[in-house]
Amino acid sequence: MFCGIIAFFVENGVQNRRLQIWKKKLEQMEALVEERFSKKVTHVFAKDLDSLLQKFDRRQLERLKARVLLYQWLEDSLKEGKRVSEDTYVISLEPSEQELQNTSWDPHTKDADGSHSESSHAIQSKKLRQSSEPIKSACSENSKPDTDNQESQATGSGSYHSALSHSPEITSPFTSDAKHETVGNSNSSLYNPPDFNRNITEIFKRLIDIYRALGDDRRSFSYYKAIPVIEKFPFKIESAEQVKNLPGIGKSLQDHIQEIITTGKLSKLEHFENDEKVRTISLFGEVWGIGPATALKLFEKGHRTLNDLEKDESLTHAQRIGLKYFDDIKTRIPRHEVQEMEQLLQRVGEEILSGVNIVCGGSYRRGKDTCGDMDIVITHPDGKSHVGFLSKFVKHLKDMKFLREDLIFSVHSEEGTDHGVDTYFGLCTYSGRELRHRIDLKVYPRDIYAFGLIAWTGNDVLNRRLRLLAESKGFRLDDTGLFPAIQSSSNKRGGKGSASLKFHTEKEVFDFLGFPWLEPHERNLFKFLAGVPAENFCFRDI
Ligand SMILES: Nc1ccn([C@H]2C[C@H](O)[C@@H](COP(=O)(O)OP(=O)(O)OP(=O)(O)O)O2)c(=O)n1
Ligand SMILES: [Mn+2]
Repeated sequence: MFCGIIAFFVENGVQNRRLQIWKKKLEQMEALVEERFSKKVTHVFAKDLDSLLQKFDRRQLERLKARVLLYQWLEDSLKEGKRVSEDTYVISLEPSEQELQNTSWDPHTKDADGSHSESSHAIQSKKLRQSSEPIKSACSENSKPDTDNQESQATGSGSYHSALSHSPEITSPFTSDAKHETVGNSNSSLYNPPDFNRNITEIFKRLIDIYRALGDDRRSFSYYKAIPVIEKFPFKIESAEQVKNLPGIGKSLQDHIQEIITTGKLSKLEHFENDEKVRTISLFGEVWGIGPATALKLFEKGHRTLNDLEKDESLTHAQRIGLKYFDDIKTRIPRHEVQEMEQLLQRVGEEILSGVNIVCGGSYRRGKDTCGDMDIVITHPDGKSHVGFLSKFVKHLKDMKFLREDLIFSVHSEEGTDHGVDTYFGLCTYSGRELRHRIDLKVYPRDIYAFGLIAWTGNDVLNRRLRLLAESKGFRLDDTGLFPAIQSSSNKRGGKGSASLKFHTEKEVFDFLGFPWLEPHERNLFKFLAGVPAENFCFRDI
């Protein structure tokens, strides 16, 4: 029953006799009980948080790879005659995480009702712009609600939350994305699960992408949340029986796992990958501006290739541009080129408006060595001269043939609508070359600039964590500010009567939220811990 468990007992506060009984039982049932704590240990048992903290300090606990459970789990498992789910027995470092239990995935996602304003949409839609349909935004056909799979539905059960939020690997918000890290990050503990079951997780990852492309966020999400659970499983799974009590692994996932173990593959995935409809919709969804609903419509019209799409009259201007420069846009930009383009923008900006502040955010600011696009965040320190800047800037950049094609252009600074944020999305070229790159220009009034900079620097996982943390404290956070969350849905975006709290720097926002400060290059947080664990992340020790 306890096969695979290497246990360590925190003895404080427990009678010796009980300890001996548990030890004997565990050993009888194929577990190992270690006298000394070591890296091999998969499960630490303790009476409660206090006794745990007498043995380990908080830092050690954060780094612990093992699961930390109450002895009660052993008692109950023995009583039931089977390994009961661990989730409700995990010892939390931070009791106040309870606050997060009832939090939804993402307020921005759920009300895809057009009530978002553009700037929020823009940011929500960035990665998902190709896969987020239907397009309901009032502001632009390309500004779409975020249907990122992990944000698409309400939080699952509290027990799931509880299990993952306590998993030692995810207790630190500094958990970084090892696969994408290019800049040394001394502050972060790398997510490094045992990963004995890659045969399963690789297949699940492909299903996530497929379901996302099909717009089936619910299914996509169910694979998404299963991945960290499986990655952390302490040994190679040989039977679905072994995972049936794990959080997030329901009956159908168990069946999949069994099939993968037995046959080495999953017929469902093979079917999808050979299925013309799935392949076509995924392909169309990669075009900038086309999401699952449009992709499906185009498929149903009989289109099968990108060439077919070119002939379709129903494509919007932006979708057409996305199609025309399909390969260009997918080509990542070397960091040094982004740097040169950022400098060019700063030079031109300064000519137009002295003192203007122009920063390339996104993956560039996070230190990546290639970037999918350029996310430019702009403000002016005097708090007023930013008004009207973007139109002049864009014109100038077009005249010099840096900006080539427009996708979205909306100006609010003059009217003061939508928090006075101006937006331009388009395509640009590196000097002397025709290859098109995506570029976003966002101009924020100085008093909300810190929020814009945080949001557009990302990564998306950090943004979600911050939003959730803000929510747990009774606020709503987006790229335009931090608002007391008291409004009805009609007043969601800080409409009349609601003003953002004022912060001058990113650090002040982090501090206010109680999130540990992260330098931009430390903000490459890990994706697959982002789903359930991050959403229900236990903001402890911070
Ligand atoms: N669903 C999303 C998509 C984006 N963003 C934010 C965080 C991102 O870091 C930033 C820029 O989005 P990009 O899609 O440009 O992502 P990156 O710049 O991080 O990566 P890339 O190199 O692919 O551009 O916008 C977000 O919060 N949620
Ligand atoms: Mn980017």
